[in-house]
Amino acid sequence: MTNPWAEWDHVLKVDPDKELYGDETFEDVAVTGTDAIEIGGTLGMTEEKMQRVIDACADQDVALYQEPSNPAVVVDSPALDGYLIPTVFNAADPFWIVGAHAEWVRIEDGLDWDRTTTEAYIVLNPEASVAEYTDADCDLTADDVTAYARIAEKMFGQEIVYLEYSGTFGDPETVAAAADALDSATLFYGGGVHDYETANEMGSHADVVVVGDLLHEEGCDAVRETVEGARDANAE
Ligand SMILES: CC(C)=CCC/C(C)=C/CC/C(C)=C/CC/C(C)=C/COP(=O)(O)OP(=O)(O)O
Ligand SMILES: O=P(O)(O)OC[C@@H](O)CO
Ligand SMILES: [Mg+2]
Repeated sequence: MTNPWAEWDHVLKVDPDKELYGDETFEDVAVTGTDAIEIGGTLGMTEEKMQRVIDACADQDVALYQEPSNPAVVVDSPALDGYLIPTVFNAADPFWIVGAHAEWVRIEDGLDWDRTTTEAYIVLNPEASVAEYTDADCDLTADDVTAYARIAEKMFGQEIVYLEYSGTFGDPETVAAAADALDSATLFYGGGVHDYETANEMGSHADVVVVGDLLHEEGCDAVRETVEGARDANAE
């Protein structure tokens, strides 16, 4: 069986700490055409805020994943298709590579391994909360990023490699180089995608384009354009 994300072009990341745009609802969010909704953010996460978004999306016909930023906000819910758990390969503190994970496994009985997958993050925007939170070393060349991507797949067996430029549009050449370095892992790209063109450009290198802030700042029509851009890139 192939992993569902192997078929995805676009993921919409909903931040439970942010409001939807205008009077939009999660019903509107679910019909943007995105392949999956990933619920997560770095700052201001609580189990209650996570639960609220999961409940609002539970009856929608779209794949639903939680992306917890720490073990305390994980929600055990049958509405979720699974858990995408970050591990930050360029974090300075090993807590964000394996420590939080060990803590989670220690406190949680009956973890649902079949629905749990890690995402090998390479955090590349030093200004993003996630970079500060994990003390990531973002001073990386394209060759460094490529090396991390390669070891994530070949040495650590990661199924998802995630180039995270959260809040800013990244370097397409770096994304292209990382894509070339991977054989079987699915490459996620996230950061600053805000229209058809930016989604199309990153989608032509990465397998999956992740869109976050745009949903909260410009709404579902803008997101729909990014879905088209990512889809057309993968159809080409
Ligand atoms: C082991 C468990 C269950 C959790 C630990 C998981 C880890 C290692 C998390 C560290 C990386 C992290 C915080 C990922 C969250 C997803 C993410 C990068 C969201 C985007 O964040 P930003 O855009 O920087 O933050 P804001 O939008 O909140 O400012
Ligand atoms: O919010 P943006 O910049 O779209 O980034 C998307 C995502 O990669 C954040 O984790
Ligand atoms: Mg953000």
